Amino acid sequence: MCIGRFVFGIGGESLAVAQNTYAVSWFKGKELNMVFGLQLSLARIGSTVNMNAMQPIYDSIAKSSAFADAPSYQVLGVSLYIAMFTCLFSLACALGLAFFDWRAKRILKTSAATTGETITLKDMKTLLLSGKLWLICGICVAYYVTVFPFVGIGLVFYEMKYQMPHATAGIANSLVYILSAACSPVIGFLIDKSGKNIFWVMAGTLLTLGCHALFAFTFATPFLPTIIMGVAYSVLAASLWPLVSYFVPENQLGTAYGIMQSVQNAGLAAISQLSGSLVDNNGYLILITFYLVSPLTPVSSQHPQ
Ligand SMILES: NCCCC[C@H](NC(=O)[C@@H](N)CC(=O)O)C(=O)O
Repeated sequence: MCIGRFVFGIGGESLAVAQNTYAVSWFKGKELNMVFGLQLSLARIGSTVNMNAMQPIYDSIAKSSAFADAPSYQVLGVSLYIAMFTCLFSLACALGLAFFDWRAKRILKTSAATTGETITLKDMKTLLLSGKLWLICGICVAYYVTVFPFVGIGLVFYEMKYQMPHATAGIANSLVYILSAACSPVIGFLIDKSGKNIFWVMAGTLLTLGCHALFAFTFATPFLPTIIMGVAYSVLAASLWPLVSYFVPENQLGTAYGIMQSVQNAGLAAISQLSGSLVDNNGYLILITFYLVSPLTPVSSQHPQ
């Protein structure tokens, strides 16, 4: 299982790096934030479908006559085979993308998704010494560790703190991603119109901070902070990722996005472990207070554009 998850991680995140680099190469100067918003929206539709569809798929296979006496690991295996079809769909889309890229290259007589230059060791050194890149990585990791692990443990949090029934807690927990799926393209469009990415990154961070404060210190309806968090997360993601393209030359974008995602994932791996242990040993109040402190790091490292 660990090998499978390792391969899955390499595949998924490499795909995300390529996707970001393509988006910048094709759309820089033309509604780039909206394009990132659209990507985000589709990714979050995928997360929401995954969160809500896998259990019913598993249950219906377990109940089917063909698997009536099958052990649970076999039912799980068949469920995962069904999920694999979405990966095949992704592969088909990647082939379609490769075709369009090749066609554009032929028609425009250029190297379509790149400048044609490749990264050199000197570029690599400059990139690694870039304070701006590390600041963006810092913002990214400090922000994302307050959202993804929160959604990861959200179901139990809503059930325990707000005494919600399982189904209602599931809906509440999906809301962050559902809202992000619905509003990210519009938010991306608005960011394009205003052109103030750093302002929006700060706004997204501060709003999320407010949501965690409401979760930690009040018993007011959790739907309000959850909805605000869905919007705030969309604001941050649609403004933060395109920011890299404003100061990293095109031939170094893939490397820059690779570094950003490595830092993000290292933080997420560590904080997911820590979240579990904080909940088990200290309870939800301490965990949410920890989330409350984390986004202060991105806020204090930003200044308006
Ligand atoms: N590709 C759209 C912008 C990235 C959004 C961001 N992505 C990640 O966190 C990546 N580690 C995984 C991915 O790009 O799917 C997100 O908020 O999902």
